[in-house]
Amino acid sequence: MSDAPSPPRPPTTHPGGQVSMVETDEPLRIVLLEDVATDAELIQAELAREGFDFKVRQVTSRDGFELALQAETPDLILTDYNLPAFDGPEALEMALEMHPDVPVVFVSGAIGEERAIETLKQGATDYVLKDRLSRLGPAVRRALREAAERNARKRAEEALRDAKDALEQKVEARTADLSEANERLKAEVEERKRAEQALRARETELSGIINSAIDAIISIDERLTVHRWNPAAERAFGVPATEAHDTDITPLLSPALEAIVRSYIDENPPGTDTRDEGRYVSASDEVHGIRRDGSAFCVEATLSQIHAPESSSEGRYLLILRDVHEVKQAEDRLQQLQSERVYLREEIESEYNFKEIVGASPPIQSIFDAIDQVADTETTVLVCGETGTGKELVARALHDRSRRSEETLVKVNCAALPAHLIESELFGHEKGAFTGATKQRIGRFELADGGTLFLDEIGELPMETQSKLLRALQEQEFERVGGEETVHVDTRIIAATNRELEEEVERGSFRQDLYYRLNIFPICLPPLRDRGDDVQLLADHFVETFSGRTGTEITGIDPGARAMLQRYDWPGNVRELANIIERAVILARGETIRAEHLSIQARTSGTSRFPTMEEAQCRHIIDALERTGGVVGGAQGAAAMLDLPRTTLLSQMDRLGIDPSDYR
Ligand SMILES: Nc1ncnc2c1ncn2[C@@H]1O[C@H](COP(=O)(O)OP(=O)(O)OP(=O)(O)O)[C@@H](O)[C@H]1O
Repeated sequence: MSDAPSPPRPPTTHPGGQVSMVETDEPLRIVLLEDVATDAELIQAELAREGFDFKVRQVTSRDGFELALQAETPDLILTDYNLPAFDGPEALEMALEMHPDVPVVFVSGAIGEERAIETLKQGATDYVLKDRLSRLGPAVRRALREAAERNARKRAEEALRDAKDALEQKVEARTADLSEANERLKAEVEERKRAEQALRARETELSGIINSAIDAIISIDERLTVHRWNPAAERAFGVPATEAHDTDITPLLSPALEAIVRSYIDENPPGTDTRDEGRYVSASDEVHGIRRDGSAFCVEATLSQIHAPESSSEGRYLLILRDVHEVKQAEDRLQQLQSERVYLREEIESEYNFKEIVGASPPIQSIFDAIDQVADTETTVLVCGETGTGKELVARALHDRSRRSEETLVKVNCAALPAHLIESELFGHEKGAFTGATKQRIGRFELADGGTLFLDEIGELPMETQSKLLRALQEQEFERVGGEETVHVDTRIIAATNRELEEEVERGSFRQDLYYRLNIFPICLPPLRDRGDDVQLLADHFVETFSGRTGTEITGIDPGARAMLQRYDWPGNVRELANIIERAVILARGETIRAEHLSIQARTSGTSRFPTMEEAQCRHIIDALERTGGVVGGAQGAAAMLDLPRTTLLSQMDRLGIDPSDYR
């Protein structure tokens, strides 16, 4: 190894090449393996001559070479080829193993071309013959340049590799980030899917509830446009949801209901979060839904605001309608039934309610025939006859024998009500129709719907009501007083009169057209005085009826009394007979009814015989006893009144069968 000061390093650029040979300004560190000192000097001299700035560490043996290479990494290795105990190829192998990037240049004597090629193949950078040292400078320069290039390439490659590694790491990190984000996204998507499924399930459940509701559930906006229309709404209005959606609901609401809905929306405009409790609208005569066919049905309604999400600026309102039409009908029917019940109770409580018409005389037999002919038809029947002849009884018989017998026979006595009330009585009235009409009331016509209406004393009907009655008879429809709704009924009419209607028509107090309409099938009852033995049949019938009712056991009517009954002209007809027998049953007290029990005035029909002296006596004594309250003797007694001795009167009373106690 030579410690001689090194000649200055050559410049980094050289006319022979543009490549920098070393990267620093430090002297070039050269390990020179040369055992011949002169050769070593020559080599260094040549390097110096070539202008290299270098520092040579010269070694001569294998160990020295190894130590030098271990001590530091040189910039260049120059080695001889033929060394004692250590030849060039071995040195090259060691150098390449320890410092593969350091160029190795052989500086040697001639070794033959083949070996020279072999060394180059083995990894040497160049080969310079000692006898041609002038090549050393260029060879070293080239070796250094190539090494520098190699190193630069290597560094570049390393840098590239590092960059690639960094990139790969980055990509890996990014991929990891992405896959993490992807996983998160997947989880979010899953979560959203679950939420959507839950939402769908809830929507399905909600729809199920809304769709299976029996009430019409409708959602509308503030312009009353429909947004939701459930099947119950479809059924109630007869409008399918597809047609109802996005259309105006107002044609389906009665004016009153529409007004209520509008006022609710005005009070709760969209966007105001009033959270009010909604409004309940009870069923009334004005609150209706209107079906597609124009018919109305009563509803009960609730109105509320739907509190939609904040984003929705449109107002939504929920309208729930319950069709109470059937309930209302049931209520009306109930009202009708209650009225019927009251009416029937009145009827039951009425004094006489005989089902049977008693009579066997030819005139009454023809009445029976007429009843049989017309009863089971829908024909209007006009029953005429004097008062008390049994017109109502005939009306009942007609009803009982008709197919309407299960329904009610409703009676109106046209003479019993003042003219201004009769119309309302017949046709009913609406609430507020007149002073005192505080609620709706159905009339007798409606009450008799399905049954029979018996218009007694039809001749008393005021003219203004007659025309309405005519329409009701012809069309079976009318309007309640103060109402617009047309009421349809199925009512059979039986009218009765004790007036000569024909004469009333002539006088102008009864409408002719109504008379003709009523007189389709007249049944005229004969007066009792023309019914012959029916008087006896009826008297027996009433004795049985009243004795049963008063609890007395009347054994019969004696011949005198029968003769008296037969002679009487019965202006009050059967009703009068019933009254007289009722009184006689009380007077006779469990015995036979005798003439004196009959409170018959002396008036008899023109065809009847004149009363005998005995009958006149009997009547006269009874009159006196009635006045004195059954007292016979004394100043106030009947004997004094008749100007007879008391004993005379008593014996006459005994003879005539008069008991004074009957008159106390
Ligand atoms: N043929 C009869 N058999 C049994 N009872 C009869 C008969 N005819 C009438 N009556 C009885 O006589 C009474 C009067 O009859 P009803 O009321 O039917 O007569 P009317 O002709 O309708 O009388 P008015 O014209 O005064 O209304 C009733 O109690 C009825 O039951």
